[in-house]
Amino acid sequence: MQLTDWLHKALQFEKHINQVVIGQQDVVRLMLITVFARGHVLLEGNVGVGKTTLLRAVAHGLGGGYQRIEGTIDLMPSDLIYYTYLDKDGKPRVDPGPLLHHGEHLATFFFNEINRARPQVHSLLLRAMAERSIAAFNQDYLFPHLQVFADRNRVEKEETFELPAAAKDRFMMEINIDVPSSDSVLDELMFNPRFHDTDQLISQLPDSGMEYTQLNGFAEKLQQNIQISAKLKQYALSLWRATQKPQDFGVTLSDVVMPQLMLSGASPRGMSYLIRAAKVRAWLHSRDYVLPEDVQAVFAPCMGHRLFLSPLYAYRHEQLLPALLTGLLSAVAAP
Ligand SMILES: Nc1ncnc2c1ncn2[C@@H]1O[C@H](COP(=O)(O)OP(=O)(O)OP(=O)(O)O)[C@@H](O)[C@H]1O
Repeated sequence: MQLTDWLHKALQFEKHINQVVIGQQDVVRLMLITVFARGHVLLEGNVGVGKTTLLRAVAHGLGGGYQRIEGTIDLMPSDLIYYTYLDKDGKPRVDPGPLLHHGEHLATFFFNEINRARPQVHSLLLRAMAERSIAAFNQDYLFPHLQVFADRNRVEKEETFELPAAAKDRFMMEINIDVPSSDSVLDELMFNPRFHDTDQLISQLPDSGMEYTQLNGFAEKLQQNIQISAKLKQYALSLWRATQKPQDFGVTLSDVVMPQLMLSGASPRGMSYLIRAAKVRAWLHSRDYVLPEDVQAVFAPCMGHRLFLSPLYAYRHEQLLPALLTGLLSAVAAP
């Protein structure tokens, strides 16, 4: 009963977001999956493709606190926790920074251009993501409803710091956002003034009827109630093994000595995220059991950022990875 009620709300929520962020249906569906699987998201895309609009729309629909921070080379971990200033009487003041501002009501945290921030900042964020808490001012702050969205700029690579593998692994998905290709969508974005003012666009969103404080509880019910058959478990296990040794499953890529390709395959955390996401997809398709198509639909966004190629092939990463992901899905037989 509860699953059906929430499904109706979730699909309405998705429909409303698609009216505000246009031509990005696949991206919106993946975002919806991460909201209900309670996973953090890495966004990859060019500037001005609607990332902020999308996140503000999601945050508006879910309620709770929303914060956005820009990654810069001189950003320090303390900048996320507090800021200092002189008040109107000239007295020094310390106020909570973006992470602490909403306290435990922080629901959506957008870290723009995360790869411009230094490793010290990455490690603070890593703790906030993994434990949904941080230590500051001699106490622990909890963020039970926190979902982190971090953006990596695809255009400029200078003055950037690659996220460490452990930080990447804590993101459930990496979602690519491209400029829409349809002429009618491009026409709307260019000539319809409705899409030129984000504040006004977001304010038009109707109430979703979803409460961010109830998401954790519902997400756990969802995970318990969607079934996964023994054959499907075997399929997921084979996919996992194939990420470690694709050559054992007959995957071949041109100009690659397959046994030398992988530095490391997917982690257990990554595979558990894959299954959580597949279950949410099954639920969104009104099923209470997972099909291979659910696993396949979320495989690339859940796996792409956690497969590491050996140094020999790392420089061809952008060309080889999509081919590897497709190769893995076609090499491992689905039940
Ligand atoms: N698919 C889209 N649907 C609706 N509006 C869009 C879309 N793509 C871009 N826009 C509009 O373009 C403008 C820029 O969008 P937005 O600020 O969300 O982009 P961004 O990807 O966050 O950019 P940046 O990386 O520079 O912060 C906004 O006015 C937004 O409404």
